[in-house]
Amino acid sequence: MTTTDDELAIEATALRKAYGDRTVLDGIDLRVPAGTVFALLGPNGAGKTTAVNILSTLISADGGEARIAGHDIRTQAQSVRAAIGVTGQFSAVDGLITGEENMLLMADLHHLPKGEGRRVIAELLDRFDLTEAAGKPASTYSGGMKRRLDIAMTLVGSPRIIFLDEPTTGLDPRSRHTMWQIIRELVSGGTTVFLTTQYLEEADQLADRIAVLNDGRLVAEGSAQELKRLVPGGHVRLRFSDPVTYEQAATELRETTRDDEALVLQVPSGGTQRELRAILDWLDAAGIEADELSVHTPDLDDVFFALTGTPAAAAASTDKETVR
Ligand SMILES: Nc1ncnc2c1ncn2[C@@H]1O[C@H](COP(=O)(O)OP(=O)(O)OP(=O)(O)O)[C@@H](O)[C@H]1O
Repeated sequence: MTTTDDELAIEATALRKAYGDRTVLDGIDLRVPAGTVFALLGPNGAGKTTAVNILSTLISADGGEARIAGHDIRTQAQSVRAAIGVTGQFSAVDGLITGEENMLLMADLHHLPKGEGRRVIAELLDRFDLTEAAGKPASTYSGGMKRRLDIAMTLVGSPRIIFLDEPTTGLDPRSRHTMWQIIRELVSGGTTVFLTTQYLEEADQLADRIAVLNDGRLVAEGSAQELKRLVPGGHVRLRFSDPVTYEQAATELRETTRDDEALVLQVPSGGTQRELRAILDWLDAAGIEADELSVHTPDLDDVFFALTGTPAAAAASTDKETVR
């Protein structure tokens, strides 16, 4: 095994899964370096949960291979389970008992000695701002508190790799931001995070790499920046206040879109450093100074639409918590 392979937390090749006639995963390859955040982005029913369930050994694949923390999901499922934590759409939180009792159950499950269990639990409750609520039944918690408790429970076992299946679906914007902060802290502590989401902004905010899943296939993979470059529409916008300079720039610059009223020129550009420099060099050489220069890259919504044919807003608004 090469050094690079050692650093992969998750590695999957040609994963396949079908339910009857319906192919849910149609040959998925994934490589997630340790200590990074990977987002599997896709609309409802794309197969995200199925991928998480296979990688976390909850269900078996029909074909393909995967290694988690170097362990084979088929032949070394126990070792895989020992290395991972999973927070799914259906929370492990028991509403009838208190937050602290839920945590104690996890400590027992992981065979933590009593003293150590109590110490770890107190620390996690504090970290997730749940100390005050710890003695109350979990059923009285808000949605955000339940998610935080769910993640805290997952962390009792100190997993190196965490699967978060739609961690912020149904949360209000404030709780969503808290969850993002929690995820960032996990990663800065060295944990690898594999998350699924329908929210482009979430993937954009958190993920080092994003894979777009549609109809069981990965239709694109890369950093948010790389994905944004896949769709046309990026441009550099130059605004002038002097009509003469504007006219000079418009005549000399090729392929620009003009807005004669606003004295604005749009130059098509992927927004890379090289392309930007070329435009700046050209402006300098021609002795032209724009009053305002801004770079516009298409956002992930554009990418999502271009790749899946599903408007992101439509995909995200089918909030499963309200559907079910
Ligand atoms: N046990 C099952 N039996 C039959 N079909 C299933 C089963 N589990 C999932 N499916 C189907 O597989 C497809 C993918 O489901 P999956 O839950 O993986 O998608 P998802 O991307 O997580 O979507 P969502 O955001 O709605 O959860 C769906 O069409 C679903 O109905």
